Amino acid sequence: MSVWTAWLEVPAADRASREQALEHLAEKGFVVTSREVTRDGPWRIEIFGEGDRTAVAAAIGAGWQWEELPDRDWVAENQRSFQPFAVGPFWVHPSHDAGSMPADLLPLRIDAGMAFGTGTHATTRGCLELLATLDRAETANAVDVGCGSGILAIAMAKLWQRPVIGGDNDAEAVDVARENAVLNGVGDLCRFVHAIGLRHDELQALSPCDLVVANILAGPLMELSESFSAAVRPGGRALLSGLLLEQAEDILSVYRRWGFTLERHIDLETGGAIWRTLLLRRD
Ligand SMILES: C[S@@+](CC[C@H](N)C(=O)[O-])C[C@H]1O[C@@H](n2cnc3c(N)ncnc32)[C@H](O)[C@@H]1O
Repeated sequence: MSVWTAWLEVPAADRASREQALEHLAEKGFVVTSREVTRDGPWRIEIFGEGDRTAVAAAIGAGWQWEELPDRDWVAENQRSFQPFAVGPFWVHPSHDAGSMPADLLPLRIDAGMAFGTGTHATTRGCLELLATLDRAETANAVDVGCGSGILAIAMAKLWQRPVIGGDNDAEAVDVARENAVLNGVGDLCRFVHAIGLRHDELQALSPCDLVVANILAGPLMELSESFSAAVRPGGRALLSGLLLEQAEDILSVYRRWGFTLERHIDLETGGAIWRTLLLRRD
């Protein structure tokens, strides 16, 4: 299923109606990935959806006023607003600006282009922080499902100096991830394939693996629970993100049924929404 983002512009509204609009979008299955609030002007939000983009108007409904914005060079704008920052043991920065990296951090040089994953989003940061709690000895083979810019696979390759395979259902993201791996000097450790979930020979060949990482939406995470359970060895782990705080309990109960136990979680905020990242252990 295709995944897309669209920017919506909502006329100036008070905080309560904005919160109501966000709840409405969440109920309709849209994930808000970014927001821009101005004091008096309109409110701009970016939503992340799956499937037929043209159905967005019908799906959102007429309950509140909004308008889909014409495409602008969002990539260039995002890239401009992407400043170097530290997360866990990593220093994440765009290739045009390395910033002042502390000597003890590992650089992740990311040009996300049209792919998701500059690292600034709470879901990606949550994964980077929890990855850093794992040992090299317990992560001999790892898979990154929904690699986007490749940031998580690249982080794993750099952290543990081991081969990692990433997959994405968006062919453009796969190209971006490959370029980023080369930019980071781990082109030989990272492989990226065009795949839905784990449906690819190279991903299947790793099974049973030590770690499956997936920062995707709650819907795909539910659908993939059975295949993740089959792919992860007993004692291995699944690192799941892309969940709003209120979606986490449902995901957890599904994964419990497939033999996973919660080991750790982390809650981080992006644009006013709290995102929960789950580190699960396979029984
Ligand atoms: C939220 S982005 C995460 C990107 C990156 N891993 C990060 O953490 O920043 C989700 C990515 O998953 C991909 N995706 C969504 N559903 C998928 C599926 N069922 N199989 C493979 N990729 C999927 C999307 O194309 C997108 O690139």
